[in-house]
Amino acid sequence: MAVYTDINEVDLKAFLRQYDAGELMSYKGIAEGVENSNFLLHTTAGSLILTLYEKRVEKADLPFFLGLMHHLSSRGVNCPLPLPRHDGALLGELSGRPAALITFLEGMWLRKPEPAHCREVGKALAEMHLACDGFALRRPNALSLDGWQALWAKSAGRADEVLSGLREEIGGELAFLEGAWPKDLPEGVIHADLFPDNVFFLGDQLSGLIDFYFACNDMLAYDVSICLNAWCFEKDGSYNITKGMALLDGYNAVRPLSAAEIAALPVLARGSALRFFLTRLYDWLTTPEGALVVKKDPIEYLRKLRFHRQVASAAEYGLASA
Ligand SMILES: Nc1ncnc2c1ncn2[C@@H]1O[C@H](COP(=O)(O)OP(=O)(O)O)[C@@H](O)[C@H]1O
Ligand SMILES: N[C@@H](CCOP(=O)(O)O)C(=O)O
Repeated sequence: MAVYTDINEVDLKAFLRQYDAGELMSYKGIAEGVENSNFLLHTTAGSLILTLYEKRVEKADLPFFLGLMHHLSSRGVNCPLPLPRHDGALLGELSGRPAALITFLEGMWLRKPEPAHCREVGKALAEMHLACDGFALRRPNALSLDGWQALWAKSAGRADEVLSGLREEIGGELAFLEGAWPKDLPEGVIHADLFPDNVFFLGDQLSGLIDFYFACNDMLAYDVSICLNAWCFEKDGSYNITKGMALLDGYNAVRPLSAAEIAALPVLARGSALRFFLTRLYDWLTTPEGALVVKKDPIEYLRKLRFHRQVASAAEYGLASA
């Protein structure tokens, strides 16, 4: 359960008085997510999500994330909206953390996505990429090559405790990516964490996207590679080409990938697998025992990384034209 910071009712009621959000009826911590503390509130005005921003979220980046949700919503993307306080601010403070109240999005995330859902996700990702056009703020990706090096430096010394030989393998992978990372692909604002738990469905219909707290400016095709990693592998570690084909078809139907983006997919997928491996490894080694969060397995992403290493071309992901 991702609740790192506790709140008490007295402080919460005082916090709510700064908004036009009704009277508090009940609240509870949400047993999902790993980055921030989230609470579901019921007030006389309806349901709301309260988010307290934790370790990986820089306060200076919050205007980018909250502004992006407003921008996307105004362009027809169904995503939560931060509520303004009486003084107009979107951000407040609770229990010593930056905090925001955001609208509750109906739907639930899929534990077992099928190819048809992957197609919807591909479409929604491309629509989001197009809708981000014109968003005025910029945020460089703190978790790209430089960030990976810094993160790895914090874990490398203990990596072999998790799996023997890891230190050498990841060191080699980073060196490869330093040389092979694409430079001239189309860029824009990317979600950067569009995993199944951040996409809501009502029945088979995609109902909205949440969790924009890794969003940043980077290569659009990198976001596609993140989705291939997050949506198209089975529990046994195998890549499901039917899901990959559906996701890529869905994306291409809205924003066709260029030949250069297609050619770069295997390297981008290696990079995105490494990125999630590294954050998971760091959390694995540093999250204190007994913390109210379910730690995610870094080895799942090592396996994905190894898969991408032997991919010769994007055709192996299900791209008919590659
Ligand atoms: N706007 C929202 N509407 C409905 N549920 C939400 C909303 N935001 C978050 N949640 C719930 O909280 C969980 C964790 O949210 P998330 O933003 O993914 O947290 P984290 O940033 O910690 O990963 C989600 O899986 C969902 O159940
Ligand atoms: N998706 C990341 C972890 C970030 O958590 P989220 O709950 O914000 O999606 C991973 O799986 O490593």
